[in-house]
Amino acid sequence: MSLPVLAVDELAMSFGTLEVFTNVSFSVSRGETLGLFGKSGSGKTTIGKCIVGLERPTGGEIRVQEANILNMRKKEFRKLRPKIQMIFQHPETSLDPRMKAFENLIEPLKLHSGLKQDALLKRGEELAELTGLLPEHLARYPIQLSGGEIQRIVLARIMALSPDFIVADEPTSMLDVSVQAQILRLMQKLQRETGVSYLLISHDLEVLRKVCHRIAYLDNGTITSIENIKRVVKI
Ligand SMILES: Nc1ncnc2c1ncn2[C@@H]1O[C@H](COP(=O)(O)OP(=O)(O)OP(=O)(O)O)[C@@H](O)[C@H]1O
Repeated sequence: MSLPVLAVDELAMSFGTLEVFTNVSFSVSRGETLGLFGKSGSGKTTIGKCIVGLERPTGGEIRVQEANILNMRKKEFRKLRPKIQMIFQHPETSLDPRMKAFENLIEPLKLHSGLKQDALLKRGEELAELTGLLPEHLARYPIQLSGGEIQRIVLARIMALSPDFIVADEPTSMLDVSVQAQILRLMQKLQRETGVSYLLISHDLEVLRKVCHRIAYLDNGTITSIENIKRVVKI
């Protein structure tokens, strides 16, 4: 594996008197999936939120391309932010319920790409194809889509930004087993095609052991061990 795309060093987080974690360190290489496993309340989501700037940790460093993002000026972080994305357990919260799926899909391109209308629509169609979305899905509102279809829209929106790193927080835990496999397969395909890295947060050790290159175990406020997985299964 090459140089880390992201390294977390001695990260600490407290909410008032609640010390959630005190010393969390790991790194993730390009094209790698690192699993993050820990019991409920151990701070997995909070670590993800710290990485994408939704929470400010109380200590430690988060380095992207050798720069500590916690020391960056707002403008500098804003420039980097599209490259570091997060998907959530309830993906529908990332979509605008008043916009049809295709409009939701191209919204980040409108904001960040500077593409003209024709090129924007073409890129949107490419992303829909890449993520296995059909024209009939694209014409629906989020409420008219299944959980798996919504997760595909969310992945397409994120891929529009050509991210280097995605925190995937329980991305399949709300889905049926067969749909779960489809989304994990899609995530693997996107990784093969783009080299994107994932921090995959899950309660499901069986899933993590199938798709992760390594698994970090979070317990008692620290990473207690990192397991190397010998053979990653192509889902
Ligand atoms: N903004 C906040 N303010 C106060 N406490 C918080 C906040 N966010 C999280 N916590 C607390 O921090 C702890 C860790 O929460 P977090 O959601 O990171 O855990 P988790 O490991 O992801 O849990 P789960 O697996 O159940 O999703 C919990 O006790 C939670 O209640």
